[in-house]
Amino acid sequence: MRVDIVSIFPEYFAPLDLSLIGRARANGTLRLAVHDLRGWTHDVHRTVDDTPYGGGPGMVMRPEPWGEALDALTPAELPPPRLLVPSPAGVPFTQALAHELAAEPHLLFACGRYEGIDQRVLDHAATRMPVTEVSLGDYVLFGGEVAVLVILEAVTRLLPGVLGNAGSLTEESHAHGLLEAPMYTKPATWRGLPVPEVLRSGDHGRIARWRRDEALVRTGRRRPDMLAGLDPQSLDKRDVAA
Ligand SMILES: CC(C)N1CCN(Cc2ccc(Cn3ccc4ccc(-c5n[nH]c(N)c5C#N)cc43)cc2)CC1
Repeated sequence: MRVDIVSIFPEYFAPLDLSLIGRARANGTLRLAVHDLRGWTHDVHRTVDDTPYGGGPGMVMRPEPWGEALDALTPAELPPPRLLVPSPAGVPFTQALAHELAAEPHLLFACGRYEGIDQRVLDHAATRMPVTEVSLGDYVLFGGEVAVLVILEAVTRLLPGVLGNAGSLTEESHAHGLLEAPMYTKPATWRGLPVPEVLRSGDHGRIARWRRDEALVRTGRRRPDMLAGLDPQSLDKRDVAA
């Protein structure tokens, strides 16, 4: 997968040299490039923002640098990328969308700042590539960089070979519609607190049932909305009794 990121704070993406994303870049699974939007400005102050038409607080990112940046990163001889634009007004970023994006050969992220990017940038881009405005949630950040880090981590871990133990992917909560059960490791007792006996029983049937029950209880308490969306077919009669 090829990923291009455009931002006025390219240094925000230094963490992408670390850990599993860093390894994915080193082995070629992920080909990532970060670009400074100011590289497409032509004035001495390298201006990227201006006052909003119609008034209102803050500043808006000018269309010209963005237009030149997106042109430079979408050469006509290559298939167009999918453009992702983090925004408070975006569609929710979900595990389902992460899976969708993990199947894309080329992602292009536009990181806005100030009050956002001139709408014409997105409208013009949509004439030549798929554009998705995406939001991490109902809170307001300073810009899109943090969202890109989150999205990239969620997508990269779905790429083949990135997660050593593929089981981690199939077992994780949002894959089965429930929150994951509590996890434990050694020692068997820590500060007087024991690991639940069932997890040390070696009885894999009991363990699976215990984890399922714990996941249902935890989901019901913390995310009843997820239970509402659960496919009834995925519940067996014992779940209903639980
Ligand atoms: C009603 C009320 C909820 N409204 C809210 C937004 N207000 C305007 C306004 C204010 C600040 C920013 C800062 N900013 C610039 C680019 C940018 C990209 C992503 C995000 C972002 N914030 N939260 C997320 N989940 C995001 C994502 N993904 C924020 C960004 C952008 C936009 C207007 C009021």
